[in-house]
Amino acid sequence: MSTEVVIEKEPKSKHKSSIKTEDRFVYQDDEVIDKEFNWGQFRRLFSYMKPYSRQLLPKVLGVMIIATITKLTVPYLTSMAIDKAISPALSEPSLKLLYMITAAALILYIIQWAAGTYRIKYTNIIGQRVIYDLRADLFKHIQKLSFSFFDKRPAGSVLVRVTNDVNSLQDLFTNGVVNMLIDCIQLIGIVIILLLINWKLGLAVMLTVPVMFFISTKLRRTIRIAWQDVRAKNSRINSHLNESIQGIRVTQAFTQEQENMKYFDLMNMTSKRSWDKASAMNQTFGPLIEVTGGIGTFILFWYGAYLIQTGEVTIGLLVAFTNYVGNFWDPINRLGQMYNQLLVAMASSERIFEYMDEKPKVVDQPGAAELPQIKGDIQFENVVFEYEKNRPALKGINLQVEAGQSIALVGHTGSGKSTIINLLSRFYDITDGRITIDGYDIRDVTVQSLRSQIGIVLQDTFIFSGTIRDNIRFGRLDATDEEIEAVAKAVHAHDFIIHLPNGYDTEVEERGNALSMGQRQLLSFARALLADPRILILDEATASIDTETELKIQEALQVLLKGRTSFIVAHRLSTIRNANRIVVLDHGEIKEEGNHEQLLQKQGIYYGLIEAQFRFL
Ligand SMILES: Nc1ncnc2c1ncn2[C@@H]1O[C@H](COP(=O)(O)OP(=O)(O)OP(=O)(O)O)[C@@H](O)[C@H]1O
Repeated sequence: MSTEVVIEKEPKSKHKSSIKTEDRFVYQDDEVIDKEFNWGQFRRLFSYMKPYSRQLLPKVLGVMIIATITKLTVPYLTSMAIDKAISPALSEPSLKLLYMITAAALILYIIQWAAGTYRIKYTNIIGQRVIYDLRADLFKHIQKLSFSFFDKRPAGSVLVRVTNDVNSLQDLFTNGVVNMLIDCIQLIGIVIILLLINWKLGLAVMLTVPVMFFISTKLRRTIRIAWQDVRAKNSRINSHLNESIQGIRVTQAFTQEQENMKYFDLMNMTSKRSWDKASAMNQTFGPLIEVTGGIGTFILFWYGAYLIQTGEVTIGLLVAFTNYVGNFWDPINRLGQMYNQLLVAMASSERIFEYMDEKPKVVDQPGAAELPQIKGDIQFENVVFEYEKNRPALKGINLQVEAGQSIALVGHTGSGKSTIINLLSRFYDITDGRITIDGYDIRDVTVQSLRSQIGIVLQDTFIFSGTIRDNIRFGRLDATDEEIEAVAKAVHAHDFIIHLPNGYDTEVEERGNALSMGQRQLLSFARALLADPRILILDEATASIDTETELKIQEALQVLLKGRTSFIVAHRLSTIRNANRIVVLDHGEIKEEGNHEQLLQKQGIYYGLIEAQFRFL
């Protein structure tokens, strides 16, 4: 369907190209989505945990609370050991108490280890399931989106969202969320304990915390934007990679590898720089916490020593205090990192939800009926269509086709042939006018019931990875092996299939590169015949094939078209002549209609087209 641009090699210019490498490729999709951190989106992202919150979250929370309590008890035991068992101030040190405390600490460590193991197990389960659900939802949604969505986005950047963006959330769900909860619980626990031990010392140590939060919120926005930029640059690389690999043959034929490499290098370097910048900003968090921690520790020793002198705290309590404070900076530091992780996740989820919120342009109307089994009468009534506003691709098409007729659409490139067949299958909805099938306006019936009765064979026959049999079965999934062989025989594909190494079970590579153009065509005919649609749309391949295959294809085509209403974007004279009616399009309008002889006699556009074909022979 897509227009294959005929590129003619021009003699190499003596002058250097005036196009700069960086201006050669333009990838549109990579707009940085810059929205404020938003709780709605945050809640939406975390709603993915909901299905597991009843079953798994209580378990995770349980083990987390056990781990935190055991962790926070150990410093208290240490202070007991110092003050009650071994302090020089005691009249009689108690070794028995020391052993008991040591044994208790050991048991607490074992419990902490077991709780840690279970926590990792449960968090991994939650993380994996959430990512699975998110990816499935996104893919399901993308599959429903209309052609117009894919027209505007390079395949590579769509891939990035389903793979990289979803993956980048994985860490958040497996470790991030739970660590954040653990850290919060631990922080609250420590604050309570510090205030209980000695509220003055506790408050003095915590003086530095608001300062740190103030600075970290200032950094927040810049960091988020920097990570979004990284993602946008990566998406651009992916788009270019995708295009480069798909177009590798053209690149090599025109020896443009060096030039492509230069462009790739440029993008790679830009992406690296952008990553360096974001990561440098990230790194400012850690040292910031350390400096704040250092100041806090200084206050602790300075003020603690004073309080020991005044007798308000014991040495044991100060040791415990030091331990707690040591455990205090760690979670704050991790929360800082977690915050960054959350910002990165926000950028990814914004991009994911942007796709999820994209509404398919072609949808069933409320109360749309099922299109009943059709005969295949088709009518275009004054059909106008614009891909882009005010640039009509079709300007008032009127066409009546009776069931069983075959229509050949011919015309210059860009005249609107593919557009007509795109509209019939409702890949786009028309801008004005009406298309009916057996009297039903195609916008009033469900898309599923419409498309299931229309078979489509595209010029670029898409062969999926899998066996030959699977590829034919794509036409109707419940077809038996016998039915598959029968259709393959009917379209003359059987002969070449049985000569493949494993016959129908031969694995074909993705896109069927190992098959010839003609073989791919025959396979796609078999696929369409298996589906047995009342209406058939065929975008005939433009590439010339050898006369024998051409004959086979023509015979196969007769089998395929028999008894069906068909629209053929026709390029071969033989196909055109076999059609019941020829419709000649020009700049989005029907200019001539009739059979081959009638149109030749007219000596108009059709005559010109045919004459041009012969001139090339
Ligand atoms: N996805 C699209 N977005 C915007 N404009 C489009 C799109 N597809 C086609 N057009 C424009 O619509 C017009 C008709 O295109 P169409 O593909 O129907 O031509 P065609 O007759 O099938 O050409 P060809 O024989 O080269 O395939 C052209 O001007 C084309 O540039």
